Amino acid sequence: MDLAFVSSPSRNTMKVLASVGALSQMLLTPGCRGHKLLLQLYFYTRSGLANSRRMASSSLDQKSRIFAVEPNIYSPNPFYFTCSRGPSAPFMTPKDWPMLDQGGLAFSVCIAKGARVKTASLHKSLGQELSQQLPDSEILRLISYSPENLPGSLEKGFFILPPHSCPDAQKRLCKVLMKYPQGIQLCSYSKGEEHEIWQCLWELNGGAKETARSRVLRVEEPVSSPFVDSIKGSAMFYSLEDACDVLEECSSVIPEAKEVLASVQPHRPLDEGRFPVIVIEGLDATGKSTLTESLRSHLNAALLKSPPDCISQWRTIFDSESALIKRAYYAIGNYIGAAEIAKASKTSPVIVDRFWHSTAAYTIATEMGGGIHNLPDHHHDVYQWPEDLLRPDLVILLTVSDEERIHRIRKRGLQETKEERELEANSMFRQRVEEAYKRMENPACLIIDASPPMAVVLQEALALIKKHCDI
Ligand SMILES: Nc1ncnc2c1ncn2[C@@H]1O[C@H](COP(=O)(O)OP(=O)(O)OP(=O)(O)O)[C@@H](O)[C@H]1O
Ligand SMILES: Nc1ccn([C@H]2C[C@H](O)[C@@H](COP(=O)(O)O)O2)c(=O)n1
Repeated sequence: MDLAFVSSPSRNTMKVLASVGALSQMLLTPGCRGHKLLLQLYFYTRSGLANSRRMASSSLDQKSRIFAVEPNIYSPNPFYFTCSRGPSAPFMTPKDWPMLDQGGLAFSVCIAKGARVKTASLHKSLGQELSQQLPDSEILRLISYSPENLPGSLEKGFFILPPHSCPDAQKRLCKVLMKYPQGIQLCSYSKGEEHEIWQCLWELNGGAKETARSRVLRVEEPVSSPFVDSIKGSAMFYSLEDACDVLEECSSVIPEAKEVLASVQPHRPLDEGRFPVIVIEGLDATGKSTLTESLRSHLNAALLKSPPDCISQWRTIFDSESALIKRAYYAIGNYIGAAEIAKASKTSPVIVDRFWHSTAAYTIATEMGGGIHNLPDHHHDVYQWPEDLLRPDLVILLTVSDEERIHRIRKRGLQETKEERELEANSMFRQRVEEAYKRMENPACLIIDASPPMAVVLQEALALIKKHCDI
């Protein structure tokens, strides 16, 4: 399927063009009104169509891309679409696309693939700016890709749904995007008279100019989710080298990255030591610190955490970076922690507060939207332990009800992190994190219901340790 453009516009086409084009004219010529605007629109539409033909053989002369939008209030599953004029193609109607059912416009913003760290940082800052400039709009994650070359062609971006009460959304959006002259593709989506959906491509060179348009087609959900491919290429690291590459790439702009890299041990311990290594995992305020401290004193064990103390001073810096850099920091933290664990396990059992499973579960839950049915299937690669990372003997996952966990967060009274606030506000995110933990393999998590009093939770943990570890 090739991207196609309208060559001889029907009356309806002209109307759609006019309604969308009007916005651009208003942008380009502030103060323009009435007949003058109509005349301008007419000439503009003609030249826009000529441009469309030119565009068809230039920047858009590529195999048709598929757009995927993360699950949202209108759609519990990601939805997929493309653009074409194939004669038998099933065009999308606002019924298929409920966000346009009431009219109005939607927008996609795609960031062209470039250097990994730069592109991820651009994605992050653009996302933040869009949220600031369009506070009432729904800003969803979008990826676009060519089905023939999914990982290689994958580009990230946003799908923006302004409220009907925000007629200047496009103007505000363009104002943000004009600051990024290259590598950003803006498309708008509107309903046509026959209930078809039109995609209009905009050029943002000094002003907003519509350059091409095509009908939107429905695409079936692919067997392998591009969102999962996107995780593997952008925020999950299954080897130390992979994560170090990212911090090396960003070390010229984030000097702390050099400090983190300097803490990495050249020799990677995998199964050194004699005493068992027990990891305690769970959502915030499920009682990990409380239990790890009790286990430490009961087992006369060493207590370690990931990220380890030697790099935790830079944690807030990396937390504020793109997902790529943030998760590279946590991934490396696990490897630096592993060296400490291996050393400590030569002399005593080791209890670890969070390890690889946290890194993986939070990343998967953050990158995949919607309900737990959108998570990668059980036994998927993403749930496997990295081969070059020290493997614990036992991983215990603490679970408590949402109400109890939130009660504990409030009772604890410490300052809540952004993520804790999100976890508190977003029950679906909490469920995705917990379910991702439960799907981890080799080693899998053994679950303890941590709702009962602390002494009961401790006894259960000790019983599991006795059963599974040589203590
Ligand atoms: N079994 C329990 N019953 C009741 N309260 C508990 C229990 N375990 C821990 N708490 C209380 O819940 C709060 C959170 O516990 P804790 O700090 O151990 O959780 P955490 O999982 O380490 O949190 P975070 O990951 O955010 O650091 C604390 O105030 C703690 O005293
Ligand atoms: N090994 C680790 C430890 C922590 N994280 C991330 C996961 C969450 O984003 C956050 C939770 O940590 P807390 O606030 O409870 O200290 O840190 C990780 O990715 N890997």
